[in-house]
Amino acid sequence: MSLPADAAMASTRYPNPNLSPSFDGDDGGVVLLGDGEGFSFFDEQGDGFDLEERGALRRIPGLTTELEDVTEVEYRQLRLERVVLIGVWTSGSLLEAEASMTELAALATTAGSMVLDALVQRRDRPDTATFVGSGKARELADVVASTGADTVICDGELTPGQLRQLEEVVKVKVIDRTALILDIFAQHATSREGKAQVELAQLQYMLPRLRGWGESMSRAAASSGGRAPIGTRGPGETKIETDRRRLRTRMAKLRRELAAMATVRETKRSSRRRGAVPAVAIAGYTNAGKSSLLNRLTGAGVLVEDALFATLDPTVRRATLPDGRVFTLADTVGFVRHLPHQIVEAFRSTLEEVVDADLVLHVVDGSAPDPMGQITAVREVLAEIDAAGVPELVVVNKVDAVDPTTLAVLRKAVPDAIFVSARSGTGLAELVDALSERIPHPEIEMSLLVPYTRGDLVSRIHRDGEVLSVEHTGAGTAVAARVPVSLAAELEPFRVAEALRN
Ligand SMILES: Nc1nc2c(ncn2[C@@H]2O[C@H](COP(=O)(O)OP(=O)(O)OP(=O)(O)O)[C@@H](O)[C@H]2O)c(=O)[nH]1
Ligand SMILES: [Mg+2]
Repeated sequence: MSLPADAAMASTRYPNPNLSPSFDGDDGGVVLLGDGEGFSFFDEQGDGFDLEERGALRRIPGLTTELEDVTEVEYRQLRLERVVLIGVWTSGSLLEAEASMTELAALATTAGSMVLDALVQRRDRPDTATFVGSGKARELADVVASTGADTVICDGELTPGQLRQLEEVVKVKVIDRTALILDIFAQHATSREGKAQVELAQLQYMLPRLRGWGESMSRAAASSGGRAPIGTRGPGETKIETDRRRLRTRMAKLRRELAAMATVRETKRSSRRRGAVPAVAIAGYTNAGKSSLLNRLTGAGVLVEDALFATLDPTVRRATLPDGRVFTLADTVGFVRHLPHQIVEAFRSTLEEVVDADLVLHVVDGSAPDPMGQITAVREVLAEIDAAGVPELVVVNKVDAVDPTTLAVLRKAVPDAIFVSARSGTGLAELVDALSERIPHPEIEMSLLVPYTRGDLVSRIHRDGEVLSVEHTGAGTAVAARVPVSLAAELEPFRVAEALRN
């Protein structure tokens, strides 16, 4: 129990500078595999539970990792954790409770685990000691023993004490949802900034868990008249202090590094902004189809050229509207319900792409079990990063996989949304129209006569502005265009009277 990693006892992959986690800078988010297939563990939600029902620990069928073939079984048994999921259903509808457990299963699978069983207990609130009630904890221990699981994953954020006490009962490692999500982020991080952000988030998660241990010792000290009891004096306590200090030192270093990276990012962004190219940020729940949509839009020919903008972050692509206007389209990290606060905090600088955008393309998976819940969850994160004020265009994706009834409900619930399928291409034309309407126009309209020696300027007008008419005359190229302010200054010498245009 002396190393920080041991004390945290939460995640299998700890932030270790030598074993750096990775984050996929390209789309980065968490891939959810759950298809929301219905499973039923309660007939109805609400007050009608008899005592037995309340106390029952229900198995959720269908929530186990599907294996393709025997080789995969062998492979997984060698490398992966075998997990049992446990949830406490305190409030909300059955649909929400189901969605939450299905999502936890998908998260666990994404993290590389094999889900052996999933159980939910209906309770007013989680047990302060063992998350589920003590009797249920023992039942859980039986399930763990009979399935041969090596890890229990709880659907929620547990206190350090709850983790420890539940671990004592079930005799295997217990982790919570936050640790699981941090673990997935750690596996996906590849860029230097992504890795640093995840590591900082993991350390933030670990720190109070170290303190939790220290606190119980302080309480023990208080009850023994202010003097530390036997076994907690001397080197033991010093060790915790050392661990904490090491964590804090590492965190401070990461913060400094991240601040420096944020400055570079900010410089890039402001140079982009100086060019007055409108910025659109794609945001949305994980697995909603954000990256698919980006690919569709930037690879669609009609709308764009698939040119990677070398000076931009790789996640930002340049796209062109049918009228020739250029904008940037940025993919962002996926959101998830109860996205750990540490992650939001650590990814703040990356998420600033959204804060600075002219428009947020909020992608929703229409085929998910609870699309409206996803919209709410995403908007909560947007508010947390101060992006609530950025104009939003809701795009309901995967309409190819949504049944007509649900689709009708969604259309009513989000009347301003555009309904698309990044897979089949349905609705993309409407989306392009909506983008054309919502993306700000370059500010200044000019009539110009540009000498043939300044073909570079004509190219830039095409690139950054919106060309209204072009004519090749004896004296040069006559162009009428709407251009950004920055370019207007340079074009000023070639400005001519309106009449020349016609
Ligand atoms: N049926 C259907 N599936 C889709 C559609 N668009 C995307 N998908 C699938 O949804 C899954 C997730 O797509 P991504 O584009 O990776 O989603 P994302 O939002 O970028 O996900 P993260 O970056 O992990 O948060 C993939 O398996 C896609 O093939 C669609 O229009 N219809
Ligand atoms: Mg993605």
